[in-house]
Amino acid sequence: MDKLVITGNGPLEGEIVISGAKNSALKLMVACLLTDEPLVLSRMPNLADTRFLSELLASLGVEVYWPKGESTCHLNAASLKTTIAPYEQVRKMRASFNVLGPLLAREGHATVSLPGGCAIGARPVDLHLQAFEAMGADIVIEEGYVKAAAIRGLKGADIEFPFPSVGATEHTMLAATLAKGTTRIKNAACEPEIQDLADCLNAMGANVSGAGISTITIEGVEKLHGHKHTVMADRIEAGTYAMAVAATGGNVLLKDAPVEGLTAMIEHLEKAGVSAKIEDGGLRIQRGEGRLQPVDVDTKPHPGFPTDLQAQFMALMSTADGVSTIRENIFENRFMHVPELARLGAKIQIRGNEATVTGVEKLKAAQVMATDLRASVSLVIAGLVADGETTVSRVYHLDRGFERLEEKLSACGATIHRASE
Ligand SMILES: CC(=O)N[C@H]1[C@@H](OP(=O)(O)OP(=O)(O)OC[C@H]2O[C@@H](n3ccc(=O)[nH]c3=O)[C@H](O)[C@@H]2O)O[C@H](CO)[C@@H](O)[C@@H]1O
Ligand SMILES: C=C(OP(=O)(O)O)C(=O)O
Repeated sequence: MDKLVITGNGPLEGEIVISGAKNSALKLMVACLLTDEPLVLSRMPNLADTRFLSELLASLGVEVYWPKGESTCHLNAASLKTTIAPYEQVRKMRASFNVLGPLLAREGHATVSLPGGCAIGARPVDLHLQAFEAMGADIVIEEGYVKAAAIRGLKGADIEFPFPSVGATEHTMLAATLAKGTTRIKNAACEPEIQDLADCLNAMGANVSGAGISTITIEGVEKLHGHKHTVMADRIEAGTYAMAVAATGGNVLLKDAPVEGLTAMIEHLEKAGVSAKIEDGGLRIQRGEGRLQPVDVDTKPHPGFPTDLQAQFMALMSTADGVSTIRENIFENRFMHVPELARLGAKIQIRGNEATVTGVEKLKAAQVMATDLRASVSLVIAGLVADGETTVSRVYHLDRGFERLEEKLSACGATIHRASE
């Protein structure tokens, strides 16, 4: 197992190129199952999650050509070997569950392990399954597997979600492209990754409108075809580096940052006293002398403040000049980073879904442990401003979603390296 060793040593300066978005890439990859022609994805992030999904797709019969380290991935699902995704593969990564809808739409049946909960919450998939049932699928859950069948094909339906779920919106959209008739998703999630998926599906011959607003309409088509698509840049990676610079001080251009998807984060950073300027080709983050101002945060579905940046913002507020309140409204257990930040000297109290952060002047290095993907990077941010040498263990959580993190931060002057535990 790897760990990261970080020495807090002052401002970051330079440029960081933002990679393709994990949360878009994973859904784009499963879209290959909807066609027997090649889907070529460029700006693919080399991550544990995307590599893992490519292995699952290969086990279903997809020809995958994605040489190590390269950012273009060729997927060809001309013929499929099986429509079963076993527990071992879905257990390791929740997004694997997204093969269900495309397999069901194309082959009329699929058996996919339930993904189960994870560190941040129980994360049921009831809304996904209700949508497929509304589209005419018979669904049985047996021995931890979802067995879905739509022998005469899926049919369009009106689906209204009780709250906007990103995964259920994308999954329904994927399956509905090949359904007979019109599907309307009301109270759909509006995250930018949904728009990226819709753009790719439309270029493959689908008929999706309204992605990015709360009602999405999908007119089913007979067949989709191949396409070459560039994965959108990762707004969560960009937001994370923005907070790293805000924490350490300095001046960094986040090249290719998808600024339209970062409005809420930019507003919060500016309130904290950090300059975030949209420039040609990216977002420039600059913080001068003086302490950060405390800012309250409420995580919300897009366009609100993203839950995937909550832990990083908490690390930032740990050294603000005053008290801030952070409310997590999306996942019921997304404060696993709090005891670890406390080991670095942060003063945080939790009551239900609310964390009260009393900023301290200085954090102090310690040995800490990553508990989930975004929690792990919040510890890196805290380590960059702590006095002394911090080690973050269980870095495999971080490797799910951050491409070459040490390299990108080191290039801007951070002292960070990877070592074996
Ligand atoms: C791979 C990916 O894209 N992951 C993102 C996706 O996760 P994911 O798609 O899992 O998140 P959802 O938007 O679906 O989840 C939101 C809330 O709805 C609940 N829920 C969801 C589905 C369902 O059938 N029933 C149900 O109760 C979840 O437990 C959670 O409390 O969106 C989240 C919210 O922006 C992000 O934090 C994740 O990084
Ligand atoms: C929670 C996340 O991912 P996943 O939904 O894949 O667990 C995340 O990207 O922060």
